[in-house]
Amino acid sequence: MITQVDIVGAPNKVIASQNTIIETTHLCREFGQGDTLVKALTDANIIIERGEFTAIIGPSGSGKSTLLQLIGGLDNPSSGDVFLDNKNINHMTGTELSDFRRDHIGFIFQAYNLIPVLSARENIEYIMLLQGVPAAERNKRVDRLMHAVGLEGLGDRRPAELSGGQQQRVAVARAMVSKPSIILADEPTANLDSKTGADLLDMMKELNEKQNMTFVFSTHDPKIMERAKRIIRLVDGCIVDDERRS
Ligand SMILES: Nc1ncnc2c1ncn2[C@@H]1O[C@H](COP(=O)(O)OP(=O)(O)OP(=O)(O)O)[C@@H](O)[C@H]1O
Repeated sequence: MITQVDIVGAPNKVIASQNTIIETTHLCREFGQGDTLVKALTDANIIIERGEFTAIIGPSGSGKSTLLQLIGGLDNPSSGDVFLDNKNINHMTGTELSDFRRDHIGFIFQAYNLIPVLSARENIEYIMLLQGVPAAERNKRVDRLMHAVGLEGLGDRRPAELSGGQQQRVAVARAMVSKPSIILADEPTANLDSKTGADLLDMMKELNEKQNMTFVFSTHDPKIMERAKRIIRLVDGCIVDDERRS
């Protein structure tokens, strides 16, 4: 049961459920003004429990990416709050937020944001260097993930020498390598052939089930929708449906 103390604008939640990992309260994002005003997200109130496997669906332009960007602290809301692990991320300093993101969130976004001068292997390894993970453990985790996403033999290539789908796989491996508690993924299978997409989803589901990692996807992909335990549907920036499946 969720015991929620709703203090909008408070630095931290007094206590939501121990199991709540993501909470948004009255979250709104507008772009532009006057005649060009776009209400990308309106009054989104969402509670996501640790270990959920959630798909955010809706037509193009309905606000899915906007919601993920706000949850990940990559964009600022026009109003409302985002709490991760009961901490209000909108009240963190820039350094606190970037440390928090590094240690708790893995991002898989459409623009892969790979570092162009680093090889695929180094891109995947990079965050663990920042976290001070020892070399032997880094190598073990990179090898395992490169195998899992089908990138064996391509570790020395830079992003420009990889196809879009291969870059996507590097981005997926990079997001998962530091075992973050939350993975935010914007259309993670969009550029993958159906077998690679299905394999990746199986790997994510395994991490979700074995390590209780929380996944939030935006997607049009029926394969993700089939596997999701919860589906939140957006239309014109508003949540119109929130369905949990057993
Ligand atoms: N930086 C921006 N400036 C102005 N408008 C924006 C900006 N980012 C998003 N929007 C608008 O906000 C609305 C929601 O966009 P968003 O990208 O969140 O939709 P989406 O559901 O993720 O779409 P898609 O499925 O096509 O990726 C759209 O009308 C979009 O044009």
